[in-house]
Amino acid sequence: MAYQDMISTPFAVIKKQAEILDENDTLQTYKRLFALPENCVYLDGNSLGALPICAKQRAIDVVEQQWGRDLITSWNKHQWIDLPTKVGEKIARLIGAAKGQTICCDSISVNLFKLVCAALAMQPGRNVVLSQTDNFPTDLYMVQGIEQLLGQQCCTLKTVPADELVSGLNEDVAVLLLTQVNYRTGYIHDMEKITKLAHEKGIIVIWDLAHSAGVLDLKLDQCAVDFAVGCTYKYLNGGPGAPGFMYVAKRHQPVLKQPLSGWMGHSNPFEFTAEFVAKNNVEQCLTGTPTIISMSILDAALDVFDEVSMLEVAKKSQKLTDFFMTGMSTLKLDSIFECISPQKSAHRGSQVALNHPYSYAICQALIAQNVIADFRAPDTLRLGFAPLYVSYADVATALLKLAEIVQTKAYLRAEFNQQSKVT
Ligand SMILES: Cc1ncc(COP(=O)(O)O)c(C=O)c1O
Ligand SMILES: Nc1c(O)cccc1C(=O)C[C@H](N)C(=O)O
Repeated sequence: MAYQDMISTPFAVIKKQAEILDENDTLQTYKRLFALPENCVYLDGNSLGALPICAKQRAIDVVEQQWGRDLITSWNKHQWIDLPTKVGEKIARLIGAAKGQTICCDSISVNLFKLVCAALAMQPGRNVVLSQTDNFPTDLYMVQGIEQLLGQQCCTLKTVPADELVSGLNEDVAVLLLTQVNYRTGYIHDMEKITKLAHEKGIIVIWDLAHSAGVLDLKLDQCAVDFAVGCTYKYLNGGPGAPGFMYVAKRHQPVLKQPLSGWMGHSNPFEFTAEFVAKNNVEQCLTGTPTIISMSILDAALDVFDEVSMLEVAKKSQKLTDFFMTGMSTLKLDSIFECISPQKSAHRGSQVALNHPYSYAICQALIAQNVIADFRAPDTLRLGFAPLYVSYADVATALLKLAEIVQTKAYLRAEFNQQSKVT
């Protein structure tokens, strides 16, 4: 029997299930707020979020009206100067942080530099920054840079596999630097439990929320988190290169000393004095002039979340990935790929990662069919499920296309095997 005939019945069942799930989806109306291309199944919001329509309108306004017409008066007239704080507070609501602890600025890499240095300075007698071997590389690279700058007696990076993190918490460790959701597998660390265990050993914890913010129901204050960083171009839909954010718990703000002491972190930047005096709040984490155009776009993009319950978003994320994984098994795709994402939805971020020797080419073949996913070397196909604009029907389409590509071996075609620069 032809494969198409073999899967037509199970696929019809999956399609019907998707219809029912979409009808009952409390977030289904949000898809309309995004300018997605027609017939495109976008499963890469874990790398670059889709474009909210209101963000597009704001981009035009900030360029044509604010910059074009009002020129430099916009710093006051359109409150450009307040954007890092205003946007930071919008993000705060989504990560479970009370006011005055979150600021929008720079990138994760730069913000990590500030916070790792500041945390090390708060831990005299300790020099180890403990992290996970398979953390996103930039987090490790930044600590390696600090190690070079300060010398190993002040900063020594130690990396261990995930299952050795807890036993690695000891009195030498100054800082535990962890990404809550693993960028490759999607495994979620228990933020509350790990933060508590680290605190029991006097360790400061810095969480990277790149794959958590805008998709998990985060409770930073409740988990007594010390510091966190995150990006806004993934699930927060701020656009390519959108600025990152930093969270500094209130209790640490009086003693925090971050090394990138630029004028925007000065207590009175427009007095232009020669000596640096830091602001006494989270704004001390600012360094230079905010990236007004992208921060304005982000400001608008965050309005999409105004009425959204993060609990609902997190629940849909689990249901989407569950539906995908069940569909994989119904279509017998689970024997073709090795799924490296956790089987239990509670441990899984909003993505599914599949290993296959031809995953790069399979990813390209999917993209050619308008199902956008990504590839992580050496052999991982990653599919991200952003709950605000991915429907269950999208998941069903992705499953069907994946099944077809694998069965017809379309991925062997030369055009799908030419590596590109950004994957
Ligand atoms: C976990 C994690 N940290 C950091 C980054 C990147 O940081 P930056 O904003 O500095 O590019 C990414 C992805 O780009 C990531 O997945
Ligand atoms: N930030 C990115 C970029 O500037 C170009 C391409 C991809 C990205 C990413 O965000 C990668 C992403 N953090 C990942 O999890 O792989």
